[in-house]
Amino acid sequence: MINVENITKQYALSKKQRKELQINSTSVAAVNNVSFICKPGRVFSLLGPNGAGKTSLLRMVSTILKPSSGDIKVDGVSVIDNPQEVRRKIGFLTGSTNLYDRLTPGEIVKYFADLHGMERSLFNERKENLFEQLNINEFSKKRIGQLSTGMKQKVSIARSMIHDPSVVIFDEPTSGLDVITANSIIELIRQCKKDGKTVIFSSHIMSEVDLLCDDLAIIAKGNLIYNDTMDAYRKQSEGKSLIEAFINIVNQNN
Ligand SMILES: Nc1ncnc2c1ncn2[C@@H]1O[C@H](COP(=O)(O)OP(=O)(O)OP(=O)(O)O)[C@@H](O)[C@H]1O
Repeated sequence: MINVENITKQYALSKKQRKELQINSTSVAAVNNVSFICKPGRVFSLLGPNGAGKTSLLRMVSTILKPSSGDIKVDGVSVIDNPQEVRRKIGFLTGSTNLYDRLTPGEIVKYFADLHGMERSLFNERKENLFEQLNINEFSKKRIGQLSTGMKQKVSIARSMIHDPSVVIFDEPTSGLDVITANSIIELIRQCKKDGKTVIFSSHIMSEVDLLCDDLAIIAKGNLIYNDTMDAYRKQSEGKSLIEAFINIVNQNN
């Protein structure tokens, strides 16, 4: 379960940034007083135009970024009071993989399992399942530096899921991937849902949202402008495509 409670994020702007953006203000508001709930066993999708604040929000849920105000509880644990405990509960995946080029996929997941203090037998079982599910075995002994973007993305997923987190956060997980690799990630998200995990993901790909998501929130310019179930969203689309409905909601709130 994720409870986002009145979250605001303001980035301080340097002199150089103010000059580049041609503004006098010393900070920019990326997220404004946003609240929503993501439930276990359901997939929650975060949508919004470029620069809406999606990545900032997901980074605050995953404790990489500190909120300016408000709080987020992950399975009841506050990201402000106990970020370390929150980190144990979550798996976070972004488009930029940032893996060490000189290690193999096997070595990388072992390294992260050790950071989480996983027992060897549990680690072996989990690794076997993930590597099979994501088809990593065929390149598990190659160094990361020799792998393609999609292969790296799969390793990155295995790394963020190795400790069996109850909450998984995907920031544009399929961006730039071929349909086969993207599909294996979609299957993994489905499996997470079946396993009763809380899943939140951001995407610009409406067909993916349509396939996966149970609940959705739309943010624009840092504000929450829509939050309901996918069924309610489809109903209110009144025969329009999901993309048209999205554009209408964003334009109405501009
Ligand atoms: N480190 C930073 N310093 C200053 N402003 C930032 C910083 N990071 C993000 N922003 C600003 O905060 C706002 C929200 O950015 P964010 O990356 O969260 O949006 P997004 O919805 O993820 O966008 P996209 O879909 O393009 O990835 C934007 O106006 C962006 O310029």
